[in-house]
Amino acid sequence: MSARDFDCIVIGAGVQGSFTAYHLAKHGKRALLLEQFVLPHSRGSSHGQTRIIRKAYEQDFYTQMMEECYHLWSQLEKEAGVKLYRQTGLLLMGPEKGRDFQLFKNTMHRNKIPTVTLEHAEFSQHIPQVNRYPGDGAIVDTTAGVLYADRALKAAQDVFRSLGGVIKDGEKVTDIKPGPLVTVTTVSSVYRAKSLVITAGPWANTLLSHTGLQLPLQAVKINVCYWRERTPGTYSVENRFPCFIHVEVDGVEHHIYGLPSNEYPGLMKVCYHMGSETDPDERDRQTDRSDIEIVSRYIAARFPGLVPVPAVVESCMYTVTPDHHFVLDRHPSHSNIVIGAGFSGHGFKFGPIVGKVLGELALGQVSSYDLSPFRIRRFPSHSKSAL
Ligand SMILES: Cc1cc2nc3c(=O)[nH]c(=O)nc-3n(C[C@H](O)[C@H](O)[C@H](O)COP(=O)(O)OP(=O)(O)OC[C@H]3O[C@@H](n4cnc5c(N)ncnc54)[C@H](O)[C@@H]3O)c2cc1C
Ligand SMILES: O=C(O)[C@@H]1CCCCN1
Repeated sequence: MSARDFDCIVIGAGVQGSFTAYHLAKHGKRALLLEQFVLPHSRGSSHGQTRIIRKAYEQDFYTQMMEECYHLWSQLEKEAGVKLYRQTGLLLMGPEKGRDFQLFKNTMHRNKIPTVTLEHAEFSQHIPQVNRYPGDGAIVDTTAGVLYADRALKAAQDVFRSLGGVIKDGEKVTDIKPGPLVTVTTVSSVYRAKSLVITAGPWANTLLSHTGLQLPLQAVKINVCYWRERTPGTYSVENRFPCFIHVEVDGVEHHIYGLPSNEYPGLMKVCYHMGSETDPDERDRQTDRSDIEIVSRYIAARFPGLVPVPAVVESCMYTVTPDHHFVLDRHPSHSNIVIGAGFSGHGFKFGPIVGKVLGELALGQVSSYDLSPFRIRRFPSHSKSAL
């Protein structure tokens, strides 16, 4: 094998590509991970200090995938010798009789996820920092917590390298030629491999255009807002404040969520689970702040201990599918090209499982999970293959 020939090439060193490369290297494969930017970078979807990890979901298939995923996260913690997860619990709030709240609650109960239901009196006793509205239910997924995202990405990449994996950063892929051996051209070189995995985040369709496929993906910019605590520590991990998701908030379409103050002392991250469409190469030209206004009004009404003006605003992107479920599948015309895309703002926690599944597909193995919710063919009118 020449230095430019690999068993598998992975394009995109975000969380999903890094874990795919990690999985392949663990299985003794010679893998190359290509990244357009110099690592680490903050131009995609996987940067930042924290993400929520939880088993609480509306669908059984996500909850069930998280079972093994927690073990894989803890395995990486041991291999890399770093702490990646902190248990805080996740407080789910929303109209008790509403569809979303019921879906979450029923899935948690059906799957026997450890939970604590907070009735009205208990809520004000345990969560005095939040104004609860009449009719709102509250249930805590006690398995949930915070993942240290930047650290996790580095850990997966470090272990991949330590197993002999090759990372080439600052090397943008400019062309893909499908075939029994896939040829991948970058700004500085040409590589070949038996299989290719495309995990390019918001740039997925740009890369897929070289293979004749387009998916219904929408890249959106998220304003990641941090809000100042009037009394530092009120909403902190130390004060046992949990992560939260509020579903069906009055008058807004998407969830509002938050993480306890942690990474920036005295500041709590609270965001809206949607943003405005953006070209990923022009992210900073998308200046819509309507999501910030939604969160600001929410905080003024519900979180009296926060100043309802953002103290820090950072940027990140989601790549959203029409049903908000991931794409984990083989290319419809080229079975040795595998696609992981459309993580719709909730894919980080699944990194180790996504890496495992994409790795299995790239190696021609049967997937450990039922991938029917993630198939490309669920978008019949949108996906087209010209090759
Ligand atoms: C504000 C915010 C909050 C979130 N909160 C949570 C949460 O609490 N919990 C959770 O589980 N998930 C959360 N998510 C979602 C999660 O972070 C994403 O689903 C995940 O990071 C997607 O990873 P990815 O690897 O698909 O994409 P990316 O991280 O974007 O990685 C794709 C990579 O491909 C590279 N690339 C693209 N084109 C090329 C090319 N031509 N050549 C070489 N490289 C290329 C890019 O530069 C990039 O590094 C959140 C996301 C955001 C933005
Ligand atoms: O994946 C998550 O857990 C969060 C939920 C709220 C929106 C952002 N992502």
